[in-house]
Amino acid sequence: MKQSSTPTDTPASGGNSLNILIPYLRPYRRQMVLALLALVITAATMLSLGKGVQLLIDDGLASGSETALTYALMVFLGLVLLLGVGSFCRFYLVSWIGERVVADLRQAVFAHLLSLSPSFFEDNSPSEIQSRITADTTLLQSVIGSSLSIALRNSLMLFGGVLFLLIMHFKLTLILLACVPFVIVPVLFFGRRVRRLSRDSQDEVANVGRYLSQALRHIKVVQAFSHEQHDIQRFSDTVERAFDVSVKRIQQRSWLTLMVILLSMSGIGVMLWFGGKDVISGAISAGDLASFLFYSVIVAGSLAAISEVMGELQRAAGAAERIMELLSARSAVVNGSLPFSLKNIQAIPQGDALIQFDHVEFRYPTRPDYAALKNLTFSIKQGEMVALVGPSGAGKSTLFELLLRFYDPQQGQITLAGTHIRESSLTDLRSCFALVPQETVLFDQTVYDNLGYANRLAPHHVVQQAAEQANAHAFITELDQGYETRLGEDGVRLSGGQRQRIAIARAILKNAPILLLDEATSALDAQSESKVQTALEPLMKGKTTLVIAHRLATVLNADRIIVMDQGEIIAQGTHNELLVSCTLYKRLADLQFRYQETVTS
Ligand SMILES: Nc1ncnc2c1ncn2[C@@H]1O[C@H](COP(=O)(O)OP(=O)(O)OP(=O)(O)O)[C@@H](O)[C@H]1O
Repeated sequence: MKQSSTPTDTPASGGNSLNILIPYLRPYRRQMVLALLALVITAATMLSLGKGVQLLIDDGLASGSETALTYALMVFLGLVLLLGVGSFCRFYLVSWIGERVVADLRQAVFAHLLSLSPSFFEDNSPSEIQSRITADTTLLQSVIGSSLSIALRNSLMLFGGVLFLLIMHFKLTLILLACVPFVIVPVLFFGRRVRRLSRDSQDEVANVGRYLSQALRHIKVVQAFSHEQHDIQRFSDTVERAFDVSVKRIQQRSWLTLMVILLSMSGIGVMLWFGGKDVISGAISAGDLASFLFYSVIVAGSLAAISEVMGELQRAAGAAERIMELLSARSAVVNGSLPFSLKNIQAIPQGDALIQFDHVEFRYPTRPDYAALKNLTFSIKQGEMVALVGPSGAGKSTLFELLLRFYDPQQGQITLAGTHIRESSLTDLRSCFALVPQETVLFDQTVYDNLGYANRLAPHHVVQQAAEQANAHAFITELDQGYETRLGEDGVRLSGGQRQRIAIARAILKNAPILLLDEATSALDAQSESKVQTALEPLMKGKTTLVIAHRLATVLNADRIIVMDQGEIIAQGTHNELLVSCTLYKRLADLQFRYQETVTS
């Protein structure tokens, strides 16, 4: 993930550990204690089973007494039952804790991400963040939900197993322990290679996924340019690369399996040879040797399990670190502490300055060398309707972004009803504005849900009224399920003009005192535009409106027009005044008229 260049919005690094999980585990102390108890019981029972085997052979079989055999079997079955019930509890509790902690973590990360300013997401790609929230937390879940408990259980068994072995037969144990490095070294060697290659292969699989989702999301572009064959070829290349890496991983893994089987079984063979000699000479019983073998297998198994999950734990520590970076990222826009209410706005008399820009200079964090707004000073009066015009890239939309505090200017200040917007609470500030953005954003939810975005408490009939005012009701009722129709990802089931009318209905529903319209009617045909315009007019009455407009209908209605170019205000006035005083405006107006004439003729 690319790191932000600004000190804020920058994820903290370091802290290579799973410590991040501690606060999330703390609320589930009771479950953890129970899980630990189950874990100790199962490990101890497993270890006792070896003694059960010895009992079964020496007391049951060798003694020739049927009662002793039955008794030995009962003890064995008792231990098996305890092991079964203990394992059930351990598995349930440990998996539950894993799932619970990850659910809490995902919610915490999402809530935190929503509090970060947009500049964070310009520096850190949302698809990368998405993979952190899904893949990394899934890895953590598997670690908490199994690997940790496997590591702990096997450590207990390893420790207990070696202890039993030493007590039972010192010499045989030394032979066994001498074999351990021969198994561990190749396991570590090949294990490390396998781990590196697994990471490479995960990256390749991620590339496959990225390519796939891009091609499918933009299927119309792919087909319109008859790009299918080229894309199929490129996709095949990506898939083949992923396959090649996987084959390398599989080769290493196969070698690892071969080595482990050969070495561990040879070790056990050697031990059996020595042990067999002792049984023949009568130094130990057959039961002793059998239970010794049992513990050897347990020790070997535990070692193998621990070495396997160590890799998982390392990967999980990496995942935890990446999630911690997200959680520790600080927003570049700091929430102010001053409460701000609509009353503050209403208290400003008509005609007095409501919004004031004072020597504002702003550079986007990703383009620190380029001033998107330069030394901007102007005010907007209560109830005024101001149109912002200017060529593309002049800084009109940026002005809205500063008002909504998606970014803070590097110099100068902005006040709303006499309060510095940096000092007021973000939620309070944003509740004063209703925005119709340049590109309408719709979610894959129902029409009701999409409209209700502006006001979650609005009853259905109020939502419908807003849609009617925005000239959207008619097309909504023609949809399959009317207001209950799902709009598809990014609202793909609607035309551009329809999407814009939904956006306008949202703004109407929000009923905020200040309207920010960013080329609100640009995607509408002439008939719809005039209907929306008629709907907007009563809405704008008594409200302060800032409208970025390329269309003359809007500009002509404005109380004042501000002409911007290259981040600066170059002229202000009415349409007629500007036609005379501002060459840029005259040129823009001429172009529009000529365009309109062409369209209408
Ligand atoms: N998120 C961003 N990061 C970096 N630069 C940006 C960003 N958004 C806009 N800019 C740049 O800031 C300048 C002003 O952009 P802005 O969107 O405010 O222009 P505009 O007047 O609204 O243009 P248009 O009429 O085409 O929408 C442009 O040069 C643009 O490239």
